Amino acid sequence: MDRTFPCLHVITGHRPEETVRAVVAVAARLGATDRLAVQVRVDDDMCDREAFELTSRILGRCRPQGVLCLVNDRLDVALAAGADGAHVGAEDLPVAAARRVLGPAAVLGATCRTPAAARAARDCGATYVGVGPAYATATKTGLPDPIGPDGVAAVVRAVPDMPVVAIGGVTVERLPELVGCGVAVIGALRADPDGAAQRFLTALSRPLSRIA
Ligand SMILES: Cc1ncc(COP(=O)(O)OP(=O)(O)O)c(N)n1
Ligand SMILES: Cc1nc(C(=O)O)sc1CCOP(=O)(O)O
Ligand SMILES: [Mg+2]
Repeated sequence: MDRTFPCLHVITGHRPEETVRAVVAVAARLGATDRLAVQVRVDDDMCDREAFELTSRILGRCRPQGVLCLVNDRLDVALAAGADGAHVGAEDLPVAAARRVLGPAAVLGATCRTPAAARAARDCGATYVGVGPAYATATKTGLPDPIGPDGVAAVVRAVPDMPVVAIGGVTVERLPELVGCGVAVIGALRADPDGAAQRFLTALSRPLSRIA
């Protein structure tokens, strides 16, 4: 991948299209579209047709602005829609299999909760790792206890050559604790996507590789 890796990953939840429209517009206004990625994450009960159509519309917002667009879980939808890549976790295809499905050029994210898991994901072909839960979150149930900023930092140290994205309960106020990584957010954008995207992108005003 020859672009600077985005440091703000906006994951769709409530009102996906309105949120993406707002954050992409903010990023364009700030000249920060290379700092933003959008991950399309739909409920398990959304059928593939709907997921494909939603992803295609979101991609139509992202691509003209050069915003990276990834799809959570559903690799077939990512490929069919022409997204930039996908994100997989413990209940999805294994990283090596996902890499085979997506091909060598795609961006592939893998959820990892420990340094060892991050090293294994890197060795199996992940482009970046999503690490969490950094803090307690009400957005997803059934998660293990938060690993905190120290747990995130341990993963950052374990894979110095790959981007790390902290997820789970991340807020703008917590950014100073999260050193050397980007962040993925759902809830923090819910109430005011425009204002929150502005605050995140301003705070994360340096490329990921130079956040230290
Ligand atoms: C950037 C990022 N990190 C972690 C996740 C979580 O993925 P996963 O563990 O597969 O859980 P679901 O999101 O599928 O419920 C993510 N989506 N993005
Ligand atoms: C989808 C997801 N995965 C997590 C993990 O740790 O794997 S935490 C999480 C929810 C992130 O939402 P919010 O920003 O609202 O806390
Ligand atoms: Mg998943």
